[in-house]
Amino acid sequence: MVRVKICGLTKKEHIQVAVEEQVDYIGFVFAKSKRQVTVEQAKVLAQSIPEPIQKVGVFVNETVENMLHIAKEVPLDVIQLHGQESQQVVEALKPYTTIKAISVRTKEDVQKAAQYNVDYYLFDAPGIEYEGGSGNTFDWTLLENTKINRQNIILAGGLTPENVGRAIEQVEPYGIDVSSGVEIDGQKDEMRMRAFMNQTRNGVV
Ligand SMILES: O=C(O)c1ccccc1NCC(=O)[C@H](O)[C@H](O)COP(=O)(O)O
Repeated sequence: MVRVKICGLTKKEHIQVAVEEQVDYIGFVFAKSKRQVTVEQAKVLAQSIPEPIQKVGVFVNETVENMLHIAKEVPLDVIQLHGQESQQVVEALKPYTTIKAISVRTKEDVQKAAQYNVDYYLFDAPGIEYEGGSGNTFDWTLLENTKINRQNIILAGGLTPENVGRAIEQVEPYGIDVSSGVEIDGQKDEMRMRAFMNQTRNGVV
């Protein structure tokens, strides 16, 4: 079964929906974003996330020291690098599970993923105002014939309850990631979160 990450959660009531829907990963954005949370906010929200749901911290070009500090404080299980971080940074974050986001415009962008040795590669549409969470899709056919193992691919970028079934069928990723697609007017929406999960798990909107 495809794993699901819902990203950019900022409110307890939406964490509750994600928990009820048995998502696999909940993402907190610590980078500059309209979904940014403070360490203190994330710490409180994290208390209502039971195992085995994994807590993911999303960072953009943050120092290793800060990331490790925040990961310990919240606490986080996974660190997602959403900027122009190097493989050296990835190495310094072990033993945390790591996700490297790759912005995809061209086939060459997809090939760039091979320079990283990470747990998961999150292929995303390029950011607009911020580095991620644009709500735009990219051309999924660019992932065809990639050497990256499907079991290490997380698909992101403009996924919605309406298109996620097609995305899973076409890309066959390990996981999918959503933020804007389960929002209305910039806020997470319970019905869209539940519809996304239904579509993902049962093919029902
Ligand atoms: O979501 C943000 O606002 C964000 C800001 C800066 C860096 C990363 C960010 N999000 C990371 C994610 O994993 C998003 O879920 C991913 O980019 C997909 O977003 P969307 O297209 O809105 O579903």
